[in-house]
Parts: sequence; structure tokens; C-alpha cells
Amino acid sequence: MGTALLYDEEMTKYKLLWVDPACKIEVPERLIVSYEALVRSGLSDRCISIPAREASDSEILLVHSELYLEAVKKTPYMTLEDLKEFTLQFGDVYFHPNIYHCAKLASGSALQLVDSVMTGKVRNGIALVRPPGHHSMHGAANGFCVFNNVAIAARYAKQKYGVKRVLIVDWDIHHGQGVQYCFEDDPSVLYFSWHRYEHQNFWPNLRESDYDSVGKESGAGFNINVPWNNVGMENSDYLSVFCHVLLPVAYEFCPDLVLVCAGFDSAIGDPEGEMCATPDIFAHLTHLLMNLAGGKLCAVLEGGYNLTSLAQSVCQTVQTLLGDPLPQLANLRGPCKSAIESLQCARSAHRRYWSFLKHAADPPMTDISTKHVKSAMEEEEKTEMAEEERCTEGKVWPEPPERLCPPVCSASVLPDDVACPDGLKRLSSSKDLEPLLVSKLKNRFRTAAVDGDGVTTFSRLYTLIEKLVVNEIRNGLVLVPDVAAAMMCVVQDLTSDLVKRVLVVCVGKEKELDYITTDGKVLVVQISSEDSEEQRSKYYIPVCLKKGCSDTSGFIQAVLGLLLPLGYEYNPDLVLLVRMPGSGVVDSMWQQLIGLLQGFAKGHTLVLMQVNEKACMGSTASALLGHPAPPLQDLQTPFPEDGDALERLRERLQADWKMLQTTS
Ligand SMILES: CC(O)(O)CCCCCNCCCN
Ligand SMILES: [Zn+2]
Repeated sequence: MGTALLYDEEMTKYKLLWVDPACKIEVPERLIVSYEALVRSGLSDRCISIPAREASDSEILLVHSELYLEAVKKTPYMTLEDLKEFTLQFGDVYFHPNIYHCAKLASGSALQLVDSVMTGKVRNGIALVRPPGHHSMHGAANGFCVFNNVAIAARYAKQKYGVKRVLIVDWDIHHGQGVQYCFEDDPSVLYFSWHRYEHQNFWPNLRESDYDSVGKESGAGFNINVPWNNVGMENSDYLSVFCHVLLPVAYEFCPDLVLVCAGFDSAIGDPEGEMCATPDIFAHLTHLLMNLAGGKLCAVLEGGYNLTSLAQSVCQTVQTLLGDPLPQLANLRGPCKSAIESLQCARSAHRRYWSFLKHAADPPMTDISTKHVKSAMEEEEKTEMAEEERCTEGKVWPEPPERLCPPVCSASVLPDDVACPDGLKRLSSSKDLEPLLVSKLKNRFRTAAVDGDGVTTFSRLYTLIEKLVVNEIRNGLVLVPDVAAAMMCVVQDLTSDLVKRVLVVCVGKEKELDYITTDGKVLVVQISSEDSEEQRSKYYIPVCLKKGCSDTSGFIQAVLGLLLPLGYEYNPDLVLLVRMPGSGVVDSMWQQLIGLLQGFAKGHTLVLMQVNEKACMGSTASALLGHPAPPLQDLQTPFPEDGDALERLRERLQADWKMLQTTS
């Protein structure tokens, strides 16, 4: 299934008609450069174009009052003076004779997108719209927004498709207070927003944008605010909040639909955000949401005022929606102090509502909420981040790297008598192994594992790896007689200098993992039921699940809160996923793991499985081919010991691995 793209140039046909410094950045060019970048890059041709439509009155009334709608209806007939007058009653927004029409098209586009996804016409999609929506409220326009496009879409999805749970992720750099007000008492809509806050000193300067606004009444726990109290936040800060706050809750919430308030003013160069995250971060933020709700994801444009980073960020988002390989994110050095405080506050505020956050630490000593007056230390810290360090318009950043699709997506190396799963390309060619390597293999394993066809298997395995690292093939599945032996070979014999770092993810109990480098060429994360003895090195991290890999709750927690942050920091060139026999990992969890691991090494994942586990080749192939993983249904409360052990493991490792930090 494809990716929908909604765009109508009519929505470029309104603009600010008078002088207002607060509104001058919201220009038609925002939409034009975004769409043109998609056209120029060839991405628009790969999308399924869906026409915009006007939202009807009844659809707009899902969120807004009749009084407000009737008032807005009058604006097309207003004189310039009337428009100015009308505008004065709202904050940081402007009206124009054509904005009502455009606002209906913006909301209608979001609804068209929901229709396309919910009817299965497409898997996911993006609506390039203006005016944006997330600040507009029941009875008021605000912050360039007239109708709340995403809030209307959420209510529409529930009403028309009986969607039970909607996740709204708002990565725009402003707090979508309009969305928060709409759903704060509604447990069927989980609203997550991060936003520049600076202890309530940043627009819209609301006390209720802080982390302690967790929702009301039955909606308590279903509103998550992560305030950024400093500018200059980077990729590490964004990924940490996804891994340690949003994703655990999102997986526990298990939404039927994901809506994204896709504002790109959180990207580097934006005059509003003054952040430093690069456009390729949106490739990963999108990817990390794509295995929720069976891949049903609707992104709706909100903000974004630097025309260069906006266009790049939109392209990064669309390319991921299309399933292209992800760019590697280099040198993630962990969240900054301020970000850690914010994520620690958000986690502790929500630990009573979400079992996946149950073991989150207490809030930091320095209470960062607005009650707290800026201390001399903070002032000094701010001057530390001198003007030039801050990311402003003048800031430059590299073009996002090209994300090339390999000619072959998924290859397989299988015994001749095993049928190749649909979609996979069997690799039968293999270069002859050097005799030296053959003898090494033979005398390393006196077992039958490396008899005649065993050598063939290994030579094909090495051939596959070579094709992965040169991006001829994206990922692969290999069936071997003995996975432990095969893993040793791959890890020890990886001579290719194209592979500087290999992330080995071991699912299931180890037989012998005696081979662990300490030079950092290999990082092994082992998830099993074995009560691992003391952790052996920075590069061998055993995660113990009391009830073993069949405990999906514990497993997904370990993946989100430990494996993902580690993987991002380690930044491997190859991922080796080893399924030990008898691991007991649940199929949907296995597919989720493969899906999430695609975020590393440009998707170069090599799955090693034992021949006698060929029954799960089909689901493995499906995940390797990029099909969304099935939702993890009815997750049990994680085993307390496991949750607690995971926190302790993170605390112990965070000295070595900065991305594991969740406490200041
Ligand atoms: C969709 C959106 O969240 O990007 C709208 C942001 C509105 C900002 C209003 N204040 C602007 C002050 C200008 N320096
Ligand atoms: Zn914004």
C-alpha cells in the first residue's frame, strides 16, 4: 500500500495584508517550497495524490462552536478594516478574505487523509496544508490557526470509523494548546507534545503547557507535555524523549490510528524554535511511529518557517512514509542536562498512569516547573549558550544524506530444500571462500554444522554481507544449522572495512557468547531469560527478563528503553539479529523488533535463524520487506522485577552510554 499526498495550491492564496511582526513568518511560500521540493526530488510522483476538499460545517462543529464558525463565515465579505478589527479579538493570527476557504480545505484535507488510511486505500500519508490548526480552540482562532485540523480529524475518525484510540504526536515546536483543551478529559485520545517553553517565557506562555498538565478526570494520563526550557535542542534530545517518554506510553496505549501534528519549526534554522535538530531527524521520528496502529499514520503540516529546513524536513518525512531506507544519524552524544530534567519530569508525572513508566525515577531536585524563579545558575547557563551558539536563521547545516533504495530489498540464504518466502530473493551465488577460511571454519566447528553444504551456506552468508554493506541489498534472512556458530563466524570473520561497527541483537538464551570484543567493533545486546552474571564489558549488555522473551511487555520495554537508545548512540553499519532456538519470542514482537531495527545501519539487518525455526520465516520476511508489524495486543503489566532491573541497568550503563540517561 502506498503513501497519500494531499496538496492544493488554493491554500497558498491568502496572506498577511497589514503589518504584524508576530504573523509575518506565516507566508504562502511555506507550502510552495514544501510541495516543490517533493516534486523536484521525485517523491511526489511516488505518492498517491488525493484531492483536498472543504470540511463541512458539521465536521468543523466536531471541535468548534457555532458562534465561532458563523463569525468566521463572515470574513470573506469583510473589508480590510473589518478584517483587522475581527482579528484583534484573537492572538497572533490574521484573517484574509480567502482564509476561511483555505481553513476549510486544510481541515478537509486532513479528513481526506483519514479516509484514505482508514479505508485501506493507502497505508499512510501527509497533508500539506495552511492555515495550520493545533492552536485554534473551540471558540477562537490563535497562533496562525483557524480550525483545528488534527483535532477535527481525530473526532472524525472516532465518529466515522469507530476508532477506539487515537494517538496524536505533536512535534511542532509550539504547544498545541487547542488540541490539549479538546481532549484533556478524553482517554480515547492521547495527546503528546513537546514545545519550546523556557519556564513559561515562550509563546503561548501558558502554565498548562508544563509537564504537570497530565489530563483531567478520566483523561488523566492521556496528555503528555515535554517542555523545552532551553533552545538549541539536538537530535539526541528528541530521540531520548521518543525512546524514554513517548514510545513506551504509545505502545502501552496501543492506538488504532496515529495522527501527527507535523510542525517543522522544531528543525534547525527555524526562527521560532531556535533548535538544532537536523531535518533527517524527522525521518527517524516518523519511522519510530510507523509500527504503531498497523502503520496507519496521518501527518498534517502545522508550522515550519525556515523555508530551507522546512522543505528538507518534509522530504525526509515523506521518504520514510514511502518506506525508503533511513539515514544514519551520526554522533548522538546524549540529551543535554535541561532535556534530561524535562524528560525526567514528564516520566515521573506519568508513572502513576502508565505501567511502562512505573519505575521512572522521582522528579529532579531542581523543580523546573514555572513556579521556580530563574536562578543565577540558570542565567549563567543561558549566557554559557552564547548568542552565536544558538541556532538562528544564520545557522547552516549539511544537506540531508541521499537515501538510496538498494536494487534488492530482502535476500535469503536457505538450504536448497527450503522454499523461499514470498518477496525475498534467494541468494544462490556465492564466491568461493578462500581455502584458509574454509579450513578455519572446519576446524572451528568440529560439529557437522560446516560440512559440504555448511560451507556453501557460509560462503553465501559472507556474500550476502558484502552485498549489504555496499547497499546492493537492503536486508537478509539466513537459515543455518547452528545460529550460535554462525553468529561467531560473522562476528569474528567480518573483515570488511566497510563495517566498522556491528550491533548484534541476540534474542533468546545464549549458548556460548565467549567472543566479545572490547574494541567496540561489536556491541552485543542479549535479551533472554538467563540471569546474566555481572555485565562483562561496555559492549556486552545482557538484559534479563524473568519470564523470558515470551514476555512481550518486558521485551518491548527493553527494546524501547535500552536497545533503541543504545543503537542510536552506537550507530552501527550492520545489524545482526540472532534468533536463538526456543527463545519463545511472540511473532508480533519479533516483527516489531525487526521493524524498529530498520532505523539503524540504513536498514542493513541480517537475520540469523535456525533451520528448525523456519516456521516463522513468513513473518520475518514480511517485516524485512517493510510491512508494518502487527500491534502488540493487550500488553500485560510488566514484571516489577524486570521494570526495576531495566532502570538499574540503565543507571549503571548511562556513564558509558549517554543515550540511556533518564535522570539528571
Ligand atoms: C503552527 C504553529 O505552531 O507553528 C504556529 C505558531 C504561532 C506563533 C505565534 N507567535 C509568533 C511570534 C513571532 N515571533
Ligand atoms: Zn509551531
